[in-house]
Amino acid sequence: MAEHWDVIIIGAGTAGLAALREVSKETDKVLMINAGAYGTTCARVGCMPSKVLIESARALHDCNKLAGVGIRGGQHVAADIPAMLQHVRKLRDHFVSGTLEATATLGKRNIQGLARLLGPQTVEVEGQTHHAERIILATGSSPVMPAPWKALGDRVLTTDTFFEQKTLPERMAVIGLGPIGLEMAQAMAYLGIEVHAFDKSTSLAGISDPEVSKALREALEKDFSIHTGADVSLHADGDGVRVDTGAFSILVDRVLVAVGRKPNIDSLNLAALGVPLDERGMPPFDPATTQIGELPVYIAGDVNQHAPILHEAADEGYIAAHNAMADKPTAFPRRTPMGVVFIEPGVAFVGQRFAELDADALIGEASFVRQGRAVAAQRNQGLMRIYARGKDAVLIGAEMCVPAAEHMAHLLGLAISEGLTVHQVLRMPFYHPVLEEGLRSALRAIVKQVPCNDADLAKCGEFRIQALD
Ligand SMILES: Cc1cc2nc3c(=O)[nH]c(=O)nc-3n(C[C@H](O)[C@H](O)[C@H](O)COP(=O)(O)OP(=O)(O)OC[C@H]3O[C@@H](n4cnc5c(N)ncnc54)[C@H](O)[C@@H]3O)c2cc1C
Ligand SMILES: NC(=O)c1ccc[n+]([C@@H]2O[C@H](COP(=O)([O-])OP(=O)(O)OC[C@H]3O[C@@H](n4cnc5c(N)ncnc54)[C@H](O)[C@@H]3O)[C@@H](O)[C@H]2O)c1
Repeated sequence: MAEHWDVIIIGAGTAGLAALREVSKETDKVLMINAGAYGTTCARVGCMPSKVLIESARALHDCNKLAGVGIRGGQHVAADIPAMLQHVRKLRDHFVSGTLEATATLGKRNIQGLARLLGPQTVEVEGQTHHAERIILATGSSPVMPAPWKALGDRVLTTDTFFEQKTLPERMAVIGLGPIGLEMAQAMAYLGIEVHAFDKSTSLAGISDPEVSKALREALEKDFSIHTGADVSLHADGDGVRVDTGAFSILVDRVLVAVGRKPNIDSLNLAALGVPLDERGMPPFDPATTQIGELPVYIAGDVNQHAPILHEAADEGYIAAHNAMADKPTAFPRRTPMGVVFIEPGVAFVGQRFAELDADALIGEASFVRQGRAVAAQRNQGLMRIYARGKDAVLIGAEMCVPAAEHMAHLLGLAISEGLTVHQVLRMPFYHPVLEEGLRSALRAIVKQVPCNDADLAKCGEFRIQALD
């Protein structure tokens, strides 16, 4: 006999928990099904443990700057890597425990097991069939491991296994230089590990603006070696792994594979939905509603691959739950796209990407190599490029690799979301000396390309003197 529910949520990650919070406001007849460990990808193996490691590694790296400002003793500070990894796991456990509270009181309405669809309103788990008015799929994603590399066993790590390591070896390779690969490569290099980083494409961190990409590569090559633009192969060699790409070959102790993540759909049996699946096995869905076709089924978070980052997963859980409880689905306008990569200089993009710009778009850029506050903080590297619409100078996007990129991106994200022109943004106060004066320089470079009223402070120019801009 099938059990009957109003809503079944498959996956207790960020999207699933956001959906649970919303659905629970309307009904108790909600069933959560989660395979494997609870605690969410973000808290267990993703955003949070990676950021703890990055913060610790950065604290150590900053000691290298001490001698330059007249503080002695920095050279005696060293990483105790086993202790640092323990610290990561301690904070990780703390973050995970917070997420567990969300499902703690569900009792029998929470089943641990692999869900398999039998139809658009029927799910099988642990041999039991469940029927629901609506189903929310929120099964997340998993690291990709190319088949030939699996034979290397524990010599190849992913972020699912990295944070469980008791220590780290002297030489590491990182394959894949998207956000995950770059964050981990720089953190390990800051800990004193010899890092060699590889990507088969030439792009870094998904940046599409070639000028920003060039500036980032220049900055990162101070920390670790970078090899891009050719296929990478791995072979066991003694106790380690030989990495080959083009004419370059290096022996390392271990490899972190960060070549992307794939949606967790293999065990879901999406064919049972009865809609055509694409070549990746994905059903069609509307990002504004999260609904799959006309079915009573919604797909939210990393599993739909629309915008695989945390705040978008949370939004999609909310949208899916709202629509699962409604008679008619609502189309939600989505937020301005934003991405941040937590390295130094920080990488960020917001709004339209360089690769998406029309030919008449205006571009303003600012280098942070001579930016006053960045020089004072010994963080003077990187480039910001801001994009505005050709016809009216409305801000439309930016790509950057600069200090405090995460904050710059939020400021620009607000301006873009509100449809502000470059002139309007330049009318706000910029205090001195702040890193945001670099952002102002990039905006001023756009204003110079369009007519501006003399009585407009947006027209106020630069000194071109390091101490004053
Ligand atoms: C190393 C790393 C760093 C990251 N850093 C950031 C960052 O700094 N900022 C940011 O915004 N994003 C970051 N992300 C991305 C972010 O973590 C994800 O976008 C987010 O966690 C996705 O949440 P989700 O709910 O879609 O999936 P998840 O949290 O993965 O939840 C999916 C759940 O579904 C379960 N499941 C899978 N299949 C089934 C099934 N058949 N039946 C039942 N249950 C199933 C899984 O076990 C899991 O519990 C990072 C990711 C990684 C890996
Ligand atoms: N700070 C953040 O916001 C943050 C941090 C980490 C992850 N994330 C999220 O996680 C997702 C996954 O990140 P990711 O970095 O794993 O994936 P990604 O898809 O962004 O990057 C993977 C990289 O691996 C390369 N690659 C693929 N196959 C390869 C191969 N066989 N050999 C060499 N290189 C190869 C690709 O060219 C690409 O540059 C991102 O899309 C992002 O949304 C976000």
